[in-house]
Amino acid sequence: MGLLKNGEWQDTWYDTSDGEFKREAAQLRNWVGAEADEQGFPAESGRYHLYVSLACPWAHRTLIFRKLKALENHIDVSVVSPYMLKHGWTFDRSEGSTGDRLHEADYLHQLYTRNKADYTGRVTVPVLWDKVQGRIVNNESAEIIRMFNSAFNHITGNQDDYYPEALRGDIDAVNEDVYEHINNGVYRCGFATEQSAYEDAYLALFAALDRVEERLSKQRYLAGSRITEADWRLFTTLIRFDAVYHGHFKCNRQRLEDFPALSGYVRELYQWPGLEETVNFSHIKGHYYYSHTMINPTQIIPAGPDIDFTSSHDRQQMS
Ligand SMILES: N[C@@H](CCC(=O)N[C@@H](CS)C(=O)NCC(=O)O)C(=O)O
Repeated sequence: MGLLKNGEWQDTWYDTSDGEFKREAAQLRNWVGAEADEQGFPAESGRYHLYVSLACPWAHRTLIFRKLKALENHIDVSVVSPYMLKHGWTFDRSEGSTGDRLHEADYLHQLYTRNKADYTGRVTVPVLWDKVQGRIVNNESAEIIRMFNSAFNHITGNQDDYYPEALRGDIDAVNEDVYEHINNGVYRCGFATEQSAYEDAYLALFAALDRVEERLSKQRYLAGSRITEADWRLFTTLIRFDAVYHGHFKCNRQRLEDFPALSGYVRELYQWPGLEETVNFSHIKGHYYYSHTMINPTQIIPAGPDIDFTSSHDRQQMS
């Protein structure tokens, strides 16, 4: 685990000197198909390459949108190794990993310096790479999924809209709560180095889970009767919850399986056509338990839990 300083790789853990984990904002924020960027990053089949980790909940969002929006034949993917140690994300061809299918790089940080030789910052997945210009388009998952939602529609013919105009106010409000207290909230629990920082994050996390549980006990999806990006953004944290966050990150007031609405909801989304192919528990558990040696110095990867996400749920009855 580390970061780049003026293009040099440094093996250092997050700075949690005040006890709290603070996520660095993604720096590379260009937009495929935006009017001002039409010259720079036009939507074209085969032009862009997506770098992901199957373990990472942020990268998982982009893989889900690639699937939902029928982009698999238009945007290729490289999958990093699940184990993120002194070189950060690396490439190999072990089970489920692909190696760097574009550049044959050994380390993800080499792509960041290929993009900008003196880059300073964290080296994160996902990354959307432009093969024509040989540079990174964007490394912020929230923006990559918005591009995937609409920028390639004329190429794929897929018009499904997960950020519909009429629901944007509601989606944005839910996203903010879910991002702050759940998606990032589990990390704020797990990476805290002071008891009080952990407890604050833990209380905020479970208060937010109670809010989404309540909402989903009355309506089928977060923004009503229609599935939207807000649901997929929540899903990638929920699917990891009992396997990783409950134990490894100490998010243990209760399991996700103990929430009546959320446990059905996570199953409905898992059973969405094609979705299961984007979920890899061996990378998910392997990554967290083996990489975070200051939380789990033995690097033992737990065998359980044994949860059947293909079992039936009763969400069909909801409006
Ligand atoms: N804001 C980014 C966050 C991505 C992120 O933090 N990814 C993690 C993996 S789950 C990562 O690559 N961490 C490496 C690091 O922080 O050094 C996004 O949503 O795309």
